[in-house]
Amino acid sequence: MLITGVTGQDGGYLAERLLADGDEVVGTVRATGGEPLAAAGLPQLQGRVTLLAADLRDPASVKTAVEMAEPDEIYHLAAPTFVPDSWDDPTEVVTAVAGGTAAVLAAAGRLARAPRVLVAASSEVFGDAGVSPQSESSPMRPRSPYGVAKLAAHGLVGALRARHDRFLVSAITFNHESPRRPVRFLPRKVSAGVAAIAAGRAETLTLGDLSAVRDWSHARDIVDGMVRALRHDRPDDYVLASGTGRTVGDLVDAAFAAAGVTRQDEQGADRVQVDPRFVRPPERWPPVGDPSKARETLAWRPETTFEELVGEMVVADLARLGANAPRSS
Ligand SMILES: C[C@H]1O[C@H](OP(=O)(O)OP(=O)(O)OC[C@H]2O[C@@H](n3cnc4c(=O)[nH]c(N)nc43)[C@H](O)[C@@H]2O)[C@@H](O)[C@@H](O)C1=O
Repeated sequence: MLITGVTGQDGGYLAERLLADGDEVVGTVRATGGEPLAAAGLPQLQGRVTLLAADLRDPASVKTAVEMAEPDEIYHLAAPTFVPDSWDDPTEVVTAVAGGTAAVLAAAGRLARAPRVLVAASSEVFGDAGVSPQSESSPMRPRSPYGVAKLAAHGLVGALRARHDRFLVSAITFNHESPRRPVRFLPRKVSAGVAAIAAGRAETLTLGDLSAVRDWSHARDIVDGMVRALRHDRPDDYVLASGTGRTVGDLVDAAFAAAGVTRQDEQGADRVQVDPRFVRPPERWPPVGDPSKARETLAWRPETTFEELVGEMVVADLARLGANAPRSS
């Protein structure tokens, strides 16, 4: 099995899952020098995953990696993933996401035995969908360069599948998190920030729009949906989401509850502050997924609740700070 982006959040969980199933795992990283798995906080995968270098912006390197791995399955997860960055450098994100997906699909199609390929799309493809929750058949009108690039990747899967009758799957994944998520993304920023407050290392947490809505799942559950989709008897596209929308404020409150501290300080002031620098334009159609198809066709459902996810993240961040979790969590 080949995982592009094996050192990312999803790549790590997927590698662990496939290894536990007894599969051989090859993973791509941008450069194989140093210890990429240890540097990514995945020392447990060292020596168990074969690493190959591939740069999404260099189709020849992608082709070489695919040829060397000769996999039965490819999970194409590698991508730049922080949405605001895509406004600063649209060329980079379109080249890496759309061009990189085209390179993976083309290289896979040239192998003597064409592997099954899953491409990670994103709820960002929906944008101004005009409907919420969104399913596989909802209109896709992305509002960010990242969403446009992911829509191209999603479209490539559908076009090549129809034309060449190949086993290609697009996983339209909604937000998914874990203690391994980098701190730039909201849930980890919140869990790390609230843990720092609970440990007495910080007084406040500064965020953007507290009313923004997202559909959050655990990354482990999302990669389970990917495996089910790629091992099903027919190739198709699937929304992978919890189906429940929650606000940023809900997530913040869940994190404070998990840390066993109140959101108000002793003077009654809110420990959460808003900085316009982190506020994005509001969404008319909140990105909330309708996972009915994955539920019915793949018998997939997230195992981890929202409260369990936030609790796991807060406990992990408290441990990183050498602080204890409250007894109830
Ligand atoms: C499905 C999709 O999911 C992710 O993209 P994202 O939704 O942009 O993720 P995020 O965690 O950066 O923002 C979540 C929400 O939280 C709001 N928010 C408020 N205050 C802060 C704040 O202070 N920081 C951040 N980062 N967000 C904030 C922010 O405005 C947004 O409404 C990626 O995996 C992406 O690759 C992907 O495909």
